Amino acid sequence: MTTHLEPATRPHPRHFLDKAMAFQPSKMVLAGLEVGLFDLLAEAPATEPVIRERLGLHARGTGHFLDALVELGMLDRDDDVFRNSQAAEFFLVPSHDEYMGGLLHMANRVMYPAWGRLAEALRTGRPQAATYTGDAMFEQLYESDEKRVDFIGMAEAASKPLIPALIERFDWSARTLVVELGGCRGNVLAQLVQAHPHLDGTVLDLPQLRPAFDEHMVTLGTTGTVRFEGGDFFASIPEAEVMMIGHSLIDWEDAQRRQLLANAFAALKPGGAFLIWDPIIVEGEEGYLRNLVTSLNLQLMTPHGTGYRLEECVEWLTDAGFATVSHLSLGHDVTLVIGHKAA
Ligand SMILES: C[S@@+](CC[C@H](N)C(=O)[O-])C[C@H]1O[C@@H](n2cnc3c(N)ncnc32)[C@H](O)[C@@H]1O
Repeated sequence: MTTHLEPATRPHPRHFLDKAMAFQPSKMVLAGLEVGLFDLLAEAPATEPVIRERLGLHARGTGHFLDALVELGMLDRDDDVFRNSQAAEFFLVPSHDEYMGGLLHMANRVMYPAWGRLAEALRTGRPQAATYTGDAMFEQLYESDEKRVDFIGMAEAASKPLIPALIERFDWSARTLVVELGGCRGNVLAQLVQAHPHLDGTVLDLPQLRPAFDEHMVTLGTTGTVRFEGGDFFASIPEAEVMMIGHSLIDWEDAQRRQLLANAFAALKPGGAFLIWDPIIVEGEEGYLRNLVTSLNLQLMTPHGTGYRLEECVEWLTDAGFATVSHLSLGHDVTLVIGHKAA
């Protein structure tokens, strides 16, 4: 069928293909990371023959690969010398504070192959990542030192930019007892307690994370100011005035989320607040598509996880007994939802 449209309103094949073939530029950046290109150029700018020789690359593709990375904004070129662009120096070189290589190496090794099986996931509802093969995702992750370190790095890369907003956008002044559910090795809570020293903080997480927690508190200089309780948040939660859970409800399915919220409500003191932060799907917001994509990524990567919509979260909190629910943006496509328990 041919539809006749004015040229100005006709869909542009180039714009269409940029989206439909977006895996190609993505894989060029990830392959650059995999072969060590950005590390090499962080040492010193280099010509194509030097890059080839130092990285053990073949002459057939390297020249066009480097020129394409210039066009993608990852490299700059002066005559025949390539150097990292400012974006590459920021995000792809390990010595920089903004380094995203932890996430991107994982994207290359685990997410990229799993996304290749998206159609299979859509047909079966089953995860497609080779990382976890059973239902007990975290137990399996923590069996291997390498996977545990990778996972913690990825979790902290995602939560780190939110910490200033968490410190500022909730009124902590009238609260003391704070428990973070699934607080990992305490990176968020320790910085919250550093900013608001009157807070008494406890991380509840799986017992396997205790050594990582103890070590991290030494690094941050917060030993003794934040406690660690090894346990299962589906079984028992310690009493608190404020409870928070971040980048965690997305790991579970609805029945598990409801169970967790019921446990939290029971353990929260009257007048207490329950804080949830996640890449919640909010129609009309700038991050709407990105959070839908994140939801699909969770479905590929985890046995139970999916994104969820703001209205669903409000319903779970209301059904759990919270008197009112409010929300605000923490930036970075993340929404903070607050359930207020009646006094
Ligand atoms: C995605 S991480 C979030 C880490 C942290 N909130 C952050 O953003 O940096 C999810 C955390 O939930 C913890 N977790 C998973 N199942 C748990 C359970 N049943 N009880 C307690 N913690 C659990 C994991 O060990 C992990 O640290």
